[in-house]
Amino acid sequence: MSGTKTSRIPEFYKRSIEERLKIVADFAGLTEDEVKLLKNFGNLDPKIADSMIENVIGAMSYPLAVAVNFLINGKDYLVPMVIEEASVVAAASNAARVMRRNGGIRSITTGSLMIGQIQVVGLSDPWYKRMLVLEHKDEILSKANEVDPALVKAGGGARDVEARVVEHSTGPMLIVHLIVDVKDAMGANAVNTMAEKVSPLIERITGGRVLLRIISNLADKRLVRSYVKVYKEDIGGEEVVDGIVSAWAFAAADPYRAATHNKGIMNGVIAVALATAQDHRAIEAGAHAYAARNGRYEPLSRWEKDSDGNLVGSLEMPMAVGTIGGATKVHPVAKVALKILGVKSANELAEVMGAVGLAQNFAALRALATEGIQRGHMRLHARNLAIMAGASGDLVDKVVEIMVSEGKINFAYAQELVEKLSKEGVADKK
Ligand SMILES: CC(C)(COP(=O)([O-])OP(=O)([O-])OC[C@H]1O[C@@H](n2cnc3c(N)ncnc32)[C@H](O)[C@@H]1OP(=O)([O-])[O-])[C@@H](O)C(=O)NCCC(=O)NCCSC(=O)C[C@@](C)(O)CC(=O)[O-]
Ligand SMILES: NC(=O)C1=CN([C@@H]2O[C@H](COP(=O)(O)OP(=O)(O)OC[C@H]3O[C@@H](n4cnc5c(N)ncnc54)[C@H](OP(=O)(O)O)[C@@H]3O)[C@@H](O)[C@H]2O)C=CC1
Repeated sequence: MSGTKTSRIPEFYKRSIEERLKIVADFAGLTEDEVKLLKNFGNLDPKIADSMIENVIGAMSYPLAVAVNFLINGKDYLVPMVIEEASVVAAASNAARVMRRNGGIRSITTGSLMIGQIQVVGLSDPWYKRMLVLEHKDEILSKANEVDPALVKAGGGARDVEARVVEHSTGPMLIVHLIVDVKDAMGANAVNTMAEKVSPLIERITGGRVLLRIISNLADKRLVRSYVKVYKEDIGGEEVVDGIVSAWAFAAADPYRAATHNKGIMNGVIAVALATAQDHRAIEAGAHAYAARNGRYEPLSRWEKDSDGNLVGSLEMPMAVGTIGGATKVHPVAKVALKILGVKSANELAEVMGAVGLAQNFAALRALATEGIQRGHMRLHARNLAIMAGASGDLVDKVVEIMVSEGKINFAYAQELVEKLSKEGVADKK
């Protein structure tokens, strides 16, 4: 295959990891060292990797950290976080530190209901057929619950049927929602299987044609609500409280700001999702769809000043996570991360993730409303730059110290310092 530049590779998936890697190495001109790097699967058994997704050629490690100081619903947590961005874990830990009073952050969930969508088309009378579907609710639920005895045994299962008529230029659609309690699973596979199972019955009831049968990631029946009081004296006084409330108001008024405000929340949420091998794309999709539920994109959290001048914050968002099923029980590090967290259910995991998102949001807004994000962020980013410039051991701290003290935090200066200090013999010792 060497020298060919076609990406058309029939039955690539049927080859071994070794063979696939050789094809890629030839295609991309990888060096021996680069190939060796990809051969290192780290703490993920190649066989497990090869069973998780298709066309596997290697594995990619990310830093796994723990955020400290979290007290949620009166329980202490060390929170595993996987992320590539400096300062996020420090920010979460710092925020959690000031949120420990009065039992810490409160977090509740609305349960574990997920929505399966069944799209019915070809109807001249969708509103009348909607009535027929609702009339046959019990039959539909019973059919749905035939497919997943383990979920039903675990106390879950199809719970309700909803139906809406959606008008579109291509013609009206009758959208049936199967509401399923998925308990400790994220629920996608379970819900999708049930939606497919009941579709022939829905066609018989309506005389229409079923097209899509799929979970909705706008999991607005599976919300986490996290809220906290932060005392003004713990964060620099009422002026800082006002600054944070004003920063929130900016996001509430402007979708351009709301997008970054919510990105700050997702810094925390997704870092925990990655550490516990959740479907983070589903979580992101649900979060941003929920942020737009009122017709314009809004912040997922709210910050206010209470009657004593303290800061009170609240977050409400979908949190479709699982402690059973998916990769949570397959990826060995995700299993350890769940053990570190010590959560007993998907609902408790959602409570933690909501709390971390709220704390992360607070940390960012407080920095933005006071010294600016760069002081804290760049000080930690300076370490990355020093290491990228080739520093190690004590040289890293020396380079960081000089860059921060001079306020010159950039890669070129890091390189200059590494070269200069190395010549001066600053120890490179570990
Ligand atoms: C970075 C800090 C925490 C420093 O803040 P500081 O006040 O200089 O920290 P400190 O030295 O006083 O330490 C206070 C606590 O912070 C933690 N902490 C302190 N240093 C470390 C460290 N090296 N490693 C781990 N944890 C650290 C640690 O918990 C420590 O407690 P202690 O251990 O002393 O009992 C603060 O400046 C901060 O929170 N900044 C905000 C940074 C941030 O939000 N980063 C997120 C990425 S920016 C982003 O993408 C989101 C954004 C901003 O765009 C969202 C938006 O726009 O809304
Ligand atoms: N977001 C999306 O649109 C889609 C996502 N996916 C992916 O599918 C992944 C996992 O799907 P998911 O359905 O959560 O997982 P799984 O299908 O892997 O596991 C859930 C199954 O575990 C069994 N189970 C046993 N005990 C319990 C319990 N206490 N609570 C819940 N279930 C229990 C159930 O029955 P049984 O053992 O009989 O199966 C249940 O169906 C998602 O993380 C996602 O990555 C897939 C399709 C679409």
